[in-house]
Amino acid sequence: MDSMSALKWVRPNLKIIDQLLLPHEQVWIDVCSTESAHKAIKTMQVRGAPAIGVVAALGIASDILHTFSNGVSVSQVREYLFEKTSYLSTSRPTAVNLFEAMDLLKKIVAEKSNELESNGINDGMIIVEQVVKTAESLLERDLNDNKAIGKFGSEFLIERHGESGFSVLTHCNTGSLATAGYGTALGIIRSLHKNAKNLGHVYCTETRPYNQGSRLTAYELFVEKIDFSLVTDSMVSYLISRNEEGSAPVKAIIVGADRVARNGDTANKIGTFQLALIAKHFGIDFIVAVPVTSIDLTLDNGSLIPIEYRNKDEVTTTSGVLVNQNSNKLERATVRVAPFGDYGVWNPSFDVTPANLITAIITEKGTIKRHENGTFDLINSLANF
Ligand SMILES: CSC[C@@H](O)[C@@H](O)C(=O)COP(=O)(O)O
Repeated sequence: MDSMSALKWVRPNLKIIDQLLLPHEQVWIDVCSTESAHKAIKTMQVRGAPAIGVVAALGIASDILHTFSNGVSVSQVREYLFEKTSYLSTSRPTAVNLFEAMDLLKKIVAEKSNELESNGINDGMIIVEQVVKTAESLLERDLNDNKAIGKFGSEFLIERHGESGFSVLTHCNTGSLATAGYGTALGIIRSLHKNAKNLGHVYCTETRPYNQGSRLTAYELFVEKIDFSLVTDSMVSYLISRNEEGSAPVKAIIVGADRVARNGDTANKIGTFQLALIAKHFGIDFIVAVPVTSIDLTLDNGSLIPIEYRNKDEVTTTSGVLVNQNSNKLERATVRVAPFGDYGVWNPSFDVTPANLITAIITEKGTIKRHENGTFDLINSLANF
């Protein structure tokens, strides 16, 4: 099991680690209602596409276990769950895992309530149990999926670059904290660390404006004792331009995704697109690591992926801790970096990398390589596994 985790589920209670306080404080908070799950996702106390989906499902599970008891009717539970799942779907727009999880719960509710009503059974607790079990299965599935992604991804890279002497770079946070455990892109890096004879070095970007790289990925790599260096987002092209001089050149940039369209276009943390352009310029691999739940086959291409725009304060300020000179204790602080005043600030949380810049998409079912003509056909590739 991982040494780090985004959530703890012990029926009927869900706890998440407040990622706004990491890496300096480890505070667990209760998420036992739909409203608290909505707040935790919206404010990014929990974030990362797979973790959002799992927390939403388990938040609902906890809510109904606390709300309902014997004697509740099928229609009461059905109406309640339809309302809560719809509400939770408004918490963040880009990660498709949230909608996939909510749609799955809705489907279970509709199917089970039809079945009960047609058999003349009016026991809403049967639906409650079914929904809770489904939410629990999402937790287990994501953990297993990530381990499989780690295996396929590390095999793919070792096959291409040998067992030693190459380095990799990652963006944002895609590890245990962004998933049910192990991680997607960071899962591949964990697996490389374990299986490659001598993984050169790992570079992680700080990932402005929200710093998931410096706050969370650096923390995970540090705790896992994987050799790494933190770089700012603007250092990557210079870093890779020096590949010739280093003993372990960067051969791959590995990222996760919030939503992959049917043609392979990939929405991920802002800054991902420019990393893909850098990879193309230097002729190195650009790898997207995703569970199949992050692939949205209903969308033809990336222009249809809804992109979240966040508060301008994330750009004009920076948050962290200060050391109190008198007590030597850490104090949380948000400091203003940009000038005070009324001016434009643009803060898209994600961008879309065109499929033709992606070398391969690694899923838990296997590796999907880009075709010679620069395209992906995800429907057929997934069907053929
Ligand atoms: C395995 S997580 C994949 C993505 O969700 C991750 O790269 C990312 O963009 C997270 O964005 P965030 O805004 O922190 O939720």
